[in-house]
Amino acid sequence: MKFLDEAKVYIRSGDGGAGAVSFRREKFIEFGGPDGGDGGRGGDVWVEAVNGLNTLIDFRYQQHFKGQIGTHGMGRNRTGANGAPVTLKVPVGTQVFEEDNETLICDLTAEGQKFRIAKGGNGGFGNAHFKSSTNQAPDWANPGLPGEEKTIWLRLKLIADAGLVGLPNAGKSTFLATCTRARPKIANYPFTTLHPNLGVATVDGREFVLADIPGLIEGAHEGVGIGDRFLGHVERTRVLLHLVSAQEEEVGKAYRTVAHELEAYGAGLTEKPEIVALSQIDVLDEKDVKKKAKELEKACGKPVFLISAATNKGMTEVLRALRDIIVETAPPEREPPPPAGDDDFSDRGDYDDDNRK
Ligand SMILES: Nc1nc2c(ncn2[C@@H]2O[C@H](COP(=O)(O)OP(=O)(O)OP(=O)(O)O)[C@@H](O)[C@H]2O)c(=O)[nH]1
Ligand SMILES: [Mg+2]
Repeated sequence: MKFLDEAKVYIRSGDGGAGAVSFRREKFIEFGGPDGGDGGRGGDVWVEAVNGLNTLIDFRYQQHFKGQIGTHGMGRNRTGANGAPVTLKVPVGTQVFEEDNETLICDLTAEGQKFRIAKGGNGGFGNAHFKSSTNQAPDWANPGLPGEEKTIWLRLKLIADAGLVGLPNAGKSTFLATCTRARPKIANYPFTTLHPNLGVATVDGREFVLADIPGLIEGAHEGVGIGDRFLGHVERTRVLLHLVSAQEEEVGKAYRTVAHELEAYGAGLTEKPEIVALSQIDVLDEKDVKKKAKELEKACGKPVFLISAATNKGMTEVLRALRDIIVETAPPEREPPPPAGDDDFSDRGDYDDDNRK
């Protein structure tokens, strides 16, 4: 799968059609009044969050999105047709920014959420609008208003319940592969994982989404290794699972290196609940596992889980601990949306309902 979490896109909403200048012409009616119709509205540009996407890769190939222009008004009071809107379909978790890549326009965090990012130009009034009592024939009409054009940035921050962090080779992808149906690449060299992977874990009948991201190394916040650019994908999780491999010589140091990078990244990552696990314990005998566990507990200041994805040891316990935190920190159930009519978008967040058709 190709992955892209940032894309620059040019959008333009449709221009409104011009109003028409026209006069009624009929046999035996000498001075027919003005009957120029209005121009149609230009098409809007929308973004919509849809399920089944977890990358912005499509926007590498198509970067221009234009709403259709409204057609001009015509004689005999005929109004021009509205231009068709265009909708950018993006993965859930996509944020839209202005050209500066800093000013947030909208944040689409739920499936079906829609937001209008450029409004089509209004159509101009035809001269039929300018009838006056003075009987003076209006020989003018309004031009349509231009659409808006701008460059925007799409930035994806995947939405998962738990995020896996650790040094390269800690066993993050193996963990994901063992408890979910995801099949990330696993190998015995650093930076096997080059982009985030998501999987759904089930424990005691309850599901939650787990995100595996590339490994972090010292200096990641300065761009060393793959850097910290994928940490955005664990920003929205409720809990982090920090894996430290039992194969590390100094597990305390391994823990601190990653903790330091999380801190340097900011965005509240260090305030998130964190579960620490010593992974790959099947490679050591019991005595050495105990010794390393102690060392790790000293470094992180809390009890650590002992796991092996290879032998499935301790896996259920860790999943339960993650689930407990996810349940505890879950926002209260939202009220069910009111029964929606055809054009009732009140349950879709930022819908601007003056979108006249
Ligand atoms: N013996 C043993 N080996 C493991 C276990 N978990 C992972 N490994 C091995 O450790 C190596 C690294 O595993 P990955 O899951 O790719 O590690 P990662 O943390 O995803 O690494 P990056 O993607 O590079 O950050 C692979 O060779 C795995 O087979 C385990 O529980 N026991
Ligand atoms: Mg990996």
